[in-house]
Amino acid sequence: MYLKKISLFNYKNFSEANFEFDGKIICFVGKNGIGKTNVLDAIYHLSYGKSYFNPLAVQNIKHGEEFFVIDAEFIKNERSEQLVCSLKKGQKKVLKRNGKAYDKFSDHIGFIPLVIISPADRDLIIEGSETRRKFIDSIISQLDAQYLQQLIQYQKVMSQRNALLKYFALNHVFDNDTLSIYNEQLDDFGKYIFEKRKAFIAEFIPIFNEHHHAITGSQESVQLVYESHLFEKDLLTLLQENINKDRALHYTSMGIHKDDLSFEIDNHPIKKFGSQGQQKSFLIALKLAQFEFLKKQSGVKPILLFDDIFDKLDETRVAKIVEMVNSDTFGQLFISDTHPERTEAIVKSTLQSYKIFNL
Ligand SMILES: Nc1ncnc2c1ncn2[C@@H]1O[C@H](COP(=O)(O)OP(=O)(O)OP(=O)(O)O)[C@@H](O)[C@H]1O
Repeated sequence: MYLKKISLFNYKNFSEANFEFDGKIICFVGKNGIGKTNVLDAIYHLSYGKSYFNPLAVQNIKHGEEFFVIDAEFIKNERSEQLVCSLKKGQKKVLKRNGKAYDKFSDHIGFIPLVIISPADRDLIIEGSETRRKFIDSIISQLDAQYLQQLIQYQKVMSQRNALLKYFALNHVFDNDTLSIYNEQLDDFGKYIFEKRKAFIAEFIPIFNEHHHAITGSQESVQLVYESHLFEKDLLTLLQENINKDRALHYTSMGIHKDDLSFEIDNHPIKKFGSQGQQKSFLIALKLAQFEFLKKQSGVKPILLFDDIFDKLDETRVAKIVEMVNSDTFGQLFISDTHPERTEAIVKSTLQSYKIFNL
């Protein structure tokens, strides 16, 4: 699978830009702020139906304009697939595949497997647990449409339960029977999600360890630990046991919406105890493991986006990446970098076909 061409209209800093790709490695080079990352983000947009960097869709429309359009042609299983993502101010975003709009964006997830490695990944370490849950969920959802549906249902029921708790508090009433209906539904969806996350982490950890060791070549011991209330008790029991707390908070305090993935180095949080270099290596290993996992499960080599990663890597690690490109591990690879000479030297050393766009 590969991206053959892409056109951007009013997408971030681009009024109009057209790119046609050949070769295995495509590089965007140029000065800071020229739009290299924005092109990668447009590609990301077509895979995930949203920006990697701007959660507010409207912020992706070029300042002063009314709409954006991203129009691209992918080749998948030797078939041409046209994907168009567009947004007009005040309207809903539209994603079309071969002229037909998706009713639900979630139906598209997984159609274009893609992994991005970017300096923004640092959020995975420094931000709250929601960022790490999203990381897990986005990987599982790429392979398992039912998982995403269950997750959406869980969130919907939880919002309803929270609204009910608020209603009870405001009106000084309580109805355990109605609450129990929500508890049972949350228990059903929650159990499914917990089992899927548990199975995923068990499979993901050895892949992550292998990549971490390969990149760092060191004896550093790193751990990924899945944390969930559901390891202690089933969700129905937890919801019943915590009812007084939830009534006071007007909020569901127990469940898989509180799960976390803790990142550790020598059994201590990497956020506090990892050096900058150790944190970077950890994140790159995590993303390469995501790539490997998706490839293994889907049988397709995901598109890989390297946003500005060479600045963060020493020579040994760059050499390791080059080795991976040469070993045919990767499919199509997009690179953004500020140093044209460095980029050219790296891609030349891979002995793969490449194209460099000077923005
Ligand atoms: N909605 C928008 N409208 C217009 N310009 C935007 C919009 N969103 C972002 N930009 C501009 O896009 C530019 C950033 O582009 P991008 O992050 O792609 O740069 P880059 O080439 O990757 O830079 P660097 O080398 O610094 O990472 C900034 O100048 C920013 O102001």
